[in-house]
Order: sequence, then structure tokens, then C-alpha cells
Amino acid sequence: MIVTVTLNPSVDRRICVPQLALGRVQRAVSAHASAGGKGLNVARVVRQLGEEVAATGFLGGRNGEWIAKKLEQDGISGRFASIAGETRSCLNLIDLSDGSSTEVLEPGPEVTEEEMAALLDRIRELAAPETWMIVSGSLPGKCPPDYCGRLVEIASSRGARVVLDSSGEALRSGMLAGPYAIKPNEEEFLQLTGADRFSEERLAALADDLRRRGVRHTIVSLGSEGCAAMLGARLYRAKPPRVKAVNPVGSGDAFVAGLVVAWRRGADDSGALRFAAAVGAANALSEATGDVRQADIKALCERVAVSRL
Ligand SMILES: Nc1ncnc2c1ncn2[C@@H]1O[C@H](COP(=O)(O)OP(=O)(O)O)[C@@H](O)[C@H]1O
Ligand SMILES: O=P(O)(O)OC[C@H]1O[C@](O)(COP(=O)(O)O)[C@@H](O)[C@@H]1O
Repeated sequence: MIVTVTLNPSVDRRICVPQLALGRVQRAVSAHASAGGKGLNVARVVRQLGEEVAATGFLGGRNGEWIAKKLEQDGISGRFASIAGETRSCLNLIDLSDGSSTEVLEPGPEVTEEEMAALLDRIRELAAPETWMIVSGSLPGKCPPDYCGRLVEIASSRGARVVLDSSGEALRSGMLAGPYAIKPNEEEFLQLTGADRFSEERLAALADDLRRRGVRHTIVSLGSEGCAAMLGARLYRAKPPRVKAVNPVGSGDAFVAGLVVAWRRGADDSGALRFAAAVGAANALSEATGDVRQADIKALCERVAVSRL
């Protein structure tokens, strides 16, 4: 089973304006809402790729109810811990003049000790040797960063293969608990290593260190450049064809969904990276966040260049 963990879900609002002008009143051309926060984007793409998926995390208030309904419509099984606080919403402003996207991410609600304990119980129920557990996104409100580490540790100790896609202290704490794989993007990788630019040498050094702590694979996504990955001790690059992005938000989530689905189906290293890079690029081609079309994936897959370095 594939399970996604979204500690800080969000009602993602996507608003298109003809040309973004800060400090001015402007009228939107279109507005949409989707069930977001990284893990829920992953869950939706996993479902679109034809696999069963369960979603867990914290959910509360009106936004939480709205998200639960959306997930049900999309055939995603909700296994959330309820919270008293209100689930956040996040804004993605798309400037139609140049296609750029500006995101404003709310911090998210406070969660209590009892609510945190209830979610760890859910993780215990869901984590098993046949489980692929994807832990994505930020921590809500004042949730302590080491919570992510505790969660990864519980899931891993029950035999689940945990794939971690987070940032800042949550990534650091989760990473030290020895997940199966991590997938930072370039910015997160630079924060993690203190480097001022990406290099394969830095990636190899980080991955070697992490392998000693039990992290088998380290994959860095690099936007339109694709990704660099240390799968075990082997270094790869995968580069999708350049596409004209319509909305790149959620491409990292789509990439993770593709990677886990490919791994679960038994793909080899280059097959898994090829598929993940194509699914990430397919998301950038769709206006919706965390949304891919089979035809795009098929066409892109054939054009992803994978090399072993
Ligand atoms: N403009 C683009 N053209 C082609 N592929 C893209 C583009 N943007 C993203 N992708 C694909 O999506 C993956 C994840 O994108 P990235 O921007 O690195 O993630 P994140 O959303 O986490 O920042 C990339 O590895 C790549 O395969
Ligand atoms: O949990 P975080 O890190 O605050 O991120 C939340 C936001 O990230 C997104 O999932 C997009 O993430 P990516 O573009 O990195 O895949 C939005 O949909 C969401 O609102």
C-alpha cells in the first residue's frame, strides 16, 4: 500500500492574473481551489497513475472538511487525525504575462500534544513491511521539528519504506531518523549542505554520509534540469525535455509520486528516474496543481535522458 503523510495540509488557491502588480488592486481571470499541502498532491498523482493510496496527517475545521470531501471524490482513502485548529490555505498567483508563479504559504494551525500522539497512533496502524510511506511538506504551527524524526522512526521501525520530502528542521530531523529515501529540491539541498550551488560532488558526499545512517537513496530535483540521484552508491542524472511550464507548483510532489509508483512496480534505477522525471514534467504542463495526464507522461518518458555518472 502507498500512504502519504501530510502534516500541514492546505486548501491551495490558484489565482491567475493578466500581469502581477504588487501594491495594486487587480482582477483575477480565473480562480481554483484544490486539496493541497505536498502530501495530498502526491496522493492525487499516485491515484492518477492507477495505484491505491491512503492519506493521513492533521485535518481540522471547515478547510479540513472541504479537503476530506475532495479526497473522497478523488478515490483517496482518508485516515487523518482530527484537530481543533483550522487547516491552512495557501496561495499560488500565476502571472499570465510570463507564466511565473508566486506562492504565499500560511504557517498552519497549532496542534496539541494529544493530537500529535493520535497521529503517531495512525502511523503505527498504517506502517507495515509492504507500506511505502511518503512524508511530505512542512510542520504546522508550533509542532516541534523533532516530531518529523519521531514519525519517520516509528514508520521505519515497523518495516515501512519511508520517502521524505520536507524542508528546514523537519527535513533535518526526519533525515537523521533513517528514512529509505529523501527528495530535497535544489533550494532545500543548498540549505541542508550550506553550499552556494548544486554539485554532484556535494550530493555524493551528503548521500555517503546519509547511507551510513540508513538512508538508502538521496535524490535532488532540479526543476527543468530534471534531477541528480545517488541510488545506493550509484550516481545518476535524469533530464526531461524542456517544456513550457503552465504551472510548475506540485512538480516535486508529482516527481515523488512517480518515483514511488515506479519503485513499487519493480522498476530498475534508470526506469524509476525516467518515470519520476516525466511525471514531474507532466505536472508542469497542467494548469492544476498535482495533476498529470497519461498521454503527456508517455510522450515525455521517451524523451527523458538518463545517464549514469
Ligand atoms: N519546467 C520544467 N520542465 C521540465 N520538467 C520539469 C519542469 N519543472 C519541473 N520539472 C520536473 O519536475 C521535477 C520536480 O521539479 P522541482 O521544481 O525540482 O521540484 P519542487 O516542486 O519540489 O521544487 C523535476 O525533477 C523535473 O523532472
Ligand atoms: O508544506 P509546505 O512546505 O508549506 O508546502 C506547501 C505547498 O507546497 C505545494 O505542495 C507545492 O510544492 P512543490 O511545488 O514543492 O511540489 C503547494 O501545493 C502547497 O501549498
